[in-house]
Amino acid sequence: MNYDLNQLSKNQQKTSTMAGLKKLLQLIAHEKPTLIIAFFIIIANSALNLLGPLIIGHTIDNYVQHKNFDGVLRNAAILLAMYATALFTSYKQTTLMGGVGQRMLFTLRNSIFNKLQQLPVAFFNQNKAGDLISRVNNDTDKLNQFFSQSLMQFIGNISTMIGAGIFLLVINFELGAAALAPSLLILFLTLALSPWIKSKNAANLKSTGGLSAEIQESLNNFKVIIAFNRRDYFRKRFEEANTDNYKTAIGAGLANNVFVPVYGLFASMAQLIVLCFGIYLISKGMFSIGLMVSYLSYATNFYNPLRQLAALWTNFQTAMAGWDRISQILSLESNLPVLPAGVNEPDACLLEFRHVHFSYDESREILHNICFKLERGKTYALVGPTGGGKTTTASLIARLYDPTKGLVLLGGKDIRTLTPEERSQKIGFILQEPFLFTGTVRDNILYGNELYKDHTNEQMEQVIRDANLGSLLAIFEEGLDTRVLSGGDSISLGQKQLIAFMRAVLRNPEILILDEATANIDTITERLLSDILDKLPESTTRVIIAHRLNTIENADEIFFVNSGEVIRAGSFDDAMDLLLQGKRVS
Ligand SMILES: Nc1ncnc2c1ncn2[C@@H]1O[C@H](COP(=O)(O)OP(=O)(O)OP(=O)(O)O)[C@@H](O)[C@H]1O
Repeated sequence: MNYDLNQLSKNQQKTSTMAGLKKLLQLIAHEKPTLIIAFFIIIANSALNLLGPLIIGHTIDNYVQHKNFDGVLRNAAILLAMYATALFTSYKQTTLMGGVGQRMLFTLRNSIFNKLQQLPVAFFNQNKAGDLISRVNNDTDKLNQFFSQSLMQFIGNISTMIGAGIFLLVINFELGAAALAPSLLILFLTLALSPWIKSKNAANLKSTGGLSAEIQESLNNFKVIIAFNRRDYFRKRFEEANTDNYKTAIGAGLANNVFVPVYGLFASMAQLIVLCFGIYLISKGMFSIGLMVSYLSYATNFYNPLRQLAALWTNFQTAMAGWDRISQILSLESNLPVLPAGVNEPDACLLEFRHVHFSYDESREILHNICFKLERGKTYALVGPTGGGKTTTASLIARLYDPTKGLVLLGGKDIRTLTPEERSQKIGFILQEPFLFTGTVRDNILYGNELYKDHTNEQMEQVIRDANLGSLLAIFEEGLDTRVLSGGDSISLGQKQLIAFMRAVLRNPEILILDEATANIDTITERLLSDILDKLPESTTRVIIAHRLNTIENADEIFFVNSGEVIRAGSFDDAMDLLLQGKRVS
């Protein structure tokens, strides 16, 4: 399945936008009461602002021209009360919508992160971490900015414009129609240019994701960069990504601001029309000065928000471009669904590969028609040349991927019918490159293990001793409290492997897979691990992948994995022969 977010098909993009929009509505469903209150407050605020010019016009025509100062003072007091109320409604709408925006940002980031946790390994193989970080951080913030600031102004401006438009038409229809005519041109222009603005912003967000991916890659690999003195190479790559980001930012900025002068021009045109036409009507005695003052004010009330809408519209387009990128993640489904429980085969072995085929992508099949069985309590070794397919086979045992054809059965059940919790409880996988989290050795050993989470350190040490792991813990000077910094950078690779080993063994799995788990460990510690493996419960099946052949001397059965095939190698010496032949062949 294609998980590359930057290469989604048109169909995938279309369904992701629709599914994303549905998801967005679901996400803000619980905000409905707040949004309704905010909506009415915004309308009230616009109404208060719109009544002002009418009262001023009325004051000029009825009180100022007749020198009725009581009336002037009364209307001034009404205006003061209205403006004070408008100040309050304006404050209220800002706090309400600001809250909605922040809560939405919070929920949205949580939803994306939860989705990322559900997606299969194939998704992470196909996407760069930096681009994903940019989607979680930057793109969600674009949406937050729109919701917390622009949406409120958007509704406020639209309602002010509608109100001002109605006043303009009601006071004098012909003059109103002439004043509003330029806005129709603006509407057509806006609709015509919107897709272009959105695409410019989408390109900019994409290149920001690319820039973030570039930074992330060079920060992750800084030791290699320094060791190989490739600073220039990465500087050049960064410069290219930065230049691309700069160019797309200029493009987006240009697109976002193209409306501002155009809107300004049309607004000034409308003022001019009102002024000329209005003076003509006054000279004919068909219009009063007070109404003219109100009228000019309404024309301003109509075109000023329109001018602001130019900026808000581009914010909206940026938010939509960000939302497209977010919804691409939210609409993805894992290609590793849990199937309904099927038939449980009687007298089944612990694990069986039944005619398994597998490929990472369509270009090349990595495993062809693999059949083998693993018995409970035995030790198996997978050997074979580099790139032969050992890790791939182990990954299918742990269901990091599903076979493209064939079945993997665990205890007689299709492995796809097991929930992730059941599966991870039954299968312990120590990866070639164990990943540790920042925290302590204790945090890392207990990662994903609910059983001992409330144990004190003393109780934990006892559990570790009972599992024969005490000698491994003793290697860490501060025991369970030893600090692990920056994802494990503060400790050696061998020590990381020991922590990963303890983490897996303490879960008491039915199958324990060790993928080159002793590659970075000294011979004495390796012997310790070998003793621990021997003392695991009798029912535990061990699958050991190793290049150092002394580690698999005691295996009950050896499989030779090469060129997409997994074959029984027979004795240790036969495996050696195959390995030497295999190496020659590859
Ligand atoms: N994520 C991936 N995407 C595409 N191809 C992959 C991926 N991972 C591995 N491969 C390819 O699959 C083949 C088998 O790789 P695998 O890692 O299973 O070999 P291995 O026997 O474990 O090698 P090693 O001894 O070096 O660990 C290799 O040709 C490799 O290039």
